[in-house]
Amino acid sequence: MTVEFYKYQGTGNDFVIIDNRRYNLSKNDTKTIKLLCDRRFGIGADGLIFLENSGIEGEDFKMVYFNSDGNESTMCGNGGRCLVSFAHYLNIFEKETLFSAIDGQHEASITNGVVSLKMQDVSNIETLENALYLNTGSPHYVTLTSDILNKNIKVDGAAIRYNDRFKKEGTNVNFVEPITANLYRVRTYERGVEDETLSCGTGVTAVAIAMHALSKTDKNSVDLIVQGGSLNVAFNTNNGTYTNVWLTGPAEQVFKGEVSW
Ligand SMILES: N[C@H](CCC[C@H](N)C(=O)O)C(=O)O
Repeated sequence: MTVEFYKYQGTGNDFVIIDNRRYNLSKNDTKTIKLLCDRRFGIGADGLIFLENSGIEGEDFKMVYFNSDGNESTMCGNGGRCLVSFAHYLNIFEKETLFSAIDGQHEASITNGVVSLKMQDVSNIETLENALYLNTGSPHYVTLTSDILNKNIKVDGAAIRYNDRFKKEGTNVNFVEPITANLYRVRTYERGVEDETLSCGTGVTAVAIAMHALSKTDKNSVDLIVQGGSLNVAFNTNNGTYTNVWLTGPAEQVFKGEVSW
């Protein structure tokens, strides 16, 4: 089979994107999806995304997300932003769009290559020893650290991701170092990639909300520096519930090609 693919990146979190309305590829072909994401034997990416027809009135498309391990996973914030950019490239919409993903409906808009993606509301924030645990469409463990650029994220992140609490379902692990009240540096170990990624959209969303929940900031708009660039997270908050949560940053088409298997 020969399939046209597009390679996108959002602050260094990179994805193979396929317009699956044309191919109807199976979501269960884990082996093929893993191979396409392999950085030596395939195209190489942190994840792979199908653009599909939504079938729901008012929605322009549907997002199906796979981690590079080949398994379908929960919401990907940077992947969602890249998919919005791809849908705009295909002229599916002009400025604003509405699509569905595994965690529900998402509004989004694009201006000059910068995509703003509305994330799900967040209400259950669990306090753990030295961390907060919350779900922004994917599960995130958020812990404050210092000297973040000298940490071994793969080792330290895996130790948490595979501990007794998280080893079954997994979790993403975010290390955060405050710079100012509304500027934080973040490094993330991603479940399903099982390594550090250069950026994690649902991760920085979790960090921004966690910093507010810990009263590290009283701002409703927070900038986050990641290894692959920087992102903004803005939100409303009322009594521990976070709504109108928006993740904003660049999304870029790197190349397109054809792949056969
Ligand atoms: N690895 C995550 C999904 C992708 C999250 C990340 N790429 C993002 O931008 O949100 C998980 O399995 O929970």
